[in-house]
Amino acid sequence: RQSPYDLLYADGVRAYFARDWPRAAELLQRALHSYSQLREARRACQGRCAEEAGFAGSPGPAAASWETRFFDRVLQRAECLGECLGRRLGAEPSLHRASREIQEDFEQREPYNYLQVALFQLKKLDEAVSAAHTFFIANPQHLQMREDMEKYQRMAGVKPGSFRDLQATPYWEVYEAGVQHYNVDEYLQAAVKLEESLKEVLLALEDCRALCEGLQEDGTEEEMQPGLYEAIAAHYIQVLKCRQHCVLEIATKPGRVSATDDFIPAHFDLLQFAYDQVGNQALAAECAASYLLFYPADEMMLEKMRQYQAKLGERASVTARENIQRYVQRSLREKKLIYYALEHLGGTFNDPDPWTPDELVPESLKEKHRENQEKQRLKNLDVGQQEQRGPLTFEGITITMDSLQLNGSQRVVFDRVLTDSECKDLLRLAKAAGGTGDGYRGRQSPHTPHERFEGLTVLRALQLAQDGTVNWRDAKLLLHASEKSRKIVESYFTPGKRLHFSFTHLVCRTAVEGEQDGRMDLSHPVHADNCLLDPEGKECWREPPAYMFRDYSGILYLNDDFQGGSLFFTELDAVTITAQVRPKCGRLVAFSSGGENPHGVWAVTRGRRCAIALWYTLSPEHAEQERMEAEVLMRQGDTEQEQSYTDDEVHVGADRSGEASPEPPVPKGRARSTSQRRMPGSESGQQPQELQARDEL
Ligand SMILES: O=C(O)CCC(=O)C(=O)O
Ligand SMILES: [Fe+3]
Repeated sequence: RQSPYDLLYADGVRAYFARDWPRAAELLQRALHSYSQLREARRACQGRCAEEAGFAGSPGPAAASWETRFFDRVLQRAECLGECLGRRLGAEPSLHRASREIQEDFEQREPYNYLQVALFQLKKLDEAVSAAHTFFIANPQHLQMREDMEKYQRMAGVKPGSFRDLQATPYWEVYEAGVQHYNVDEYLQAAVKLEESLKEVLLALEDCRALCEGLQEDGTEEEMQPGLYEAIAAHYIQVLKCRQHCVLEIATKPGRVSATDDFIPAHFDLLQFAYDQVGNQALAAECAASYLLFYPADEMMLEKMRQYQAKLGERASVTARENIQRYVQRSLREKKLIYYALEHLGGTFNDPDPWTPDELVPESLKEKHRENQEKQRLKNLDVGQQEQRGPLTFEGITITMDSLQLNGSQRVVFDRVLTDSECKDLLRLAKAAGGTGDGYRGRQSPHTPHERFEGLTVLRALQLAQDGTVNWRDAKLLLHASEKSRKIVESYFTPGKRLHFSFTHLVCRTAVEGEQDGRMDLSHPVHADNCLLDPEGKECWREPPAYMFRDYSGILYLNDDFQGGSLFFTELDAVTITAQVRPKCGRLVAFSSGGENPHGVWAVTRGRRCAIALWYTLSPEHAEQERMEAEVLMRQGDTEQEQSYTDDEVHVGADRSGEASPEPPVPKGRARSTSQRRMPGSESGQQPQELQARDEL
């Protein structure tokens, strides 16, 4: 028989303040145990009663009204729950209803904080450390505990194995292991881990939802008691909202404030690519179809689906996973009910899912819905900015300077992103395109009369390649280099979240000869990339015409044989310089696009300065359309080229860094077409895909 956890906790804390350590430790441990028993019992009973009430229940006379039938079921279920819980807990379930504050304390792992002190006083070092660690995981900003943890780490007699998380959510470890494998192109291991994490995530989600039903928010101090139906409706909607919220709960790592966006769809995004890479097209297609349940209009995924259909043949019907279909349908049903209630009964709802289709939201709530989504996105971004950096995806790349060395926040300089020969090829591309005059004329710079300014987009580059004006491989290299940069920036700044292209161009600034004496202006005046800089007000306005949706900026430099032209960062006043970056081949500078990073470019006073300028967004609806067109062109072109290519185009595998190769290994980004044909012997040395497809059928 369990005592209620809130009473045990209260007694434990009392003993703690009385410095009665043995009693405090014992009571706190019992409180934690009771709490987890209660949750376990709720889960189990919820599950059992959902099943039972579904099958039992006499059908009743056919004439019984829906009301009778409905209440029959409801009462049965309530009875079942009460009985089940009572039996498991050995007490009236209502005894186990704790106040909101206490519940929150347990959710925040607060009892472990008291417990670790008590255990430490009792000289139970190993247990004290694991209690402290368990608390710290969920409260990384807790300064006192940070100090304590450091002390524990230095203490003789503390084993590394003592730093255990007693409330570990195992799927996070598995998920992160999966993403790590994915990032280093170990797709087989990635798929195994991600499947495992997906399974655990879905289970955890059901657990979380089961706990919603028992929940009755008290403390609505309304004078008027609502009527039966209002009360039922209000409670039901509350349960629905709680269930919907579970997705965020599951996707929030302990100790983090914000959830990983689109956690479940992200699994399919990753799995699709991983399966594709290991040659399992059937599973890749199934994952693509599952992803499309969330984003039915996602062009990239639709295109992949078409390719899979074509490869696998019409007969092989590709369908989404059944459990995910059910998941999405159930979620949509719940959302519909909630939105209906909002419209007619009022209230608020923060939809946790970015994928909720627009049609589902009633007209009158759309504006608010969009505002909420945007707010959520910005909040995530803010939180993301405080978080530590993710692991780097590519070997051979170095981090030359981080935010600290660059005297600001969300800034980084990478080197060796491109090889010298790649820079040469890209410069040749810029030059060749510059010669065409059409669409890419050396115009006067929009920023200064002393420079010419040329910009070439990826789509334009491929179009020029198609009609033979520029080298096909150089144009492809532009796509690859920008994708490689995207992956680097994503893994560094937004690990686990997808970063989309917003705009990319290859841009050269050339000093106009004879117009440089006494020049006072800049090549690019100080600005921020996603807001309007107001140096007087020391503010940055996130409003049109700024590209508000741009979240990260990157500039990949191609050369250094020019005078002037360094990039510099300033404070919001636009004059206090905080850091400078000298361009050179293969150097990528990246930073968040907001008011925290005003920047400009010194005048280019001799020669020509070329770079690939890149902007990224976290919001899929602002992803660049041109990019996808360019990728389609690239694939088409590849197919044509393949037929006419000769031996010298085939480079032998194993060269992952691309150092020695004239053509870099194809970056394996998610955006890349998955059906792109490979030449025998290229890259990873796999078989051509035609063969793989046949093997599978
Ligand atoms: O080329 C550079 O170094 C910076 C360019 C830039 O800030 C921009 O185009 O927004
Ligand atoms: Fe800029």
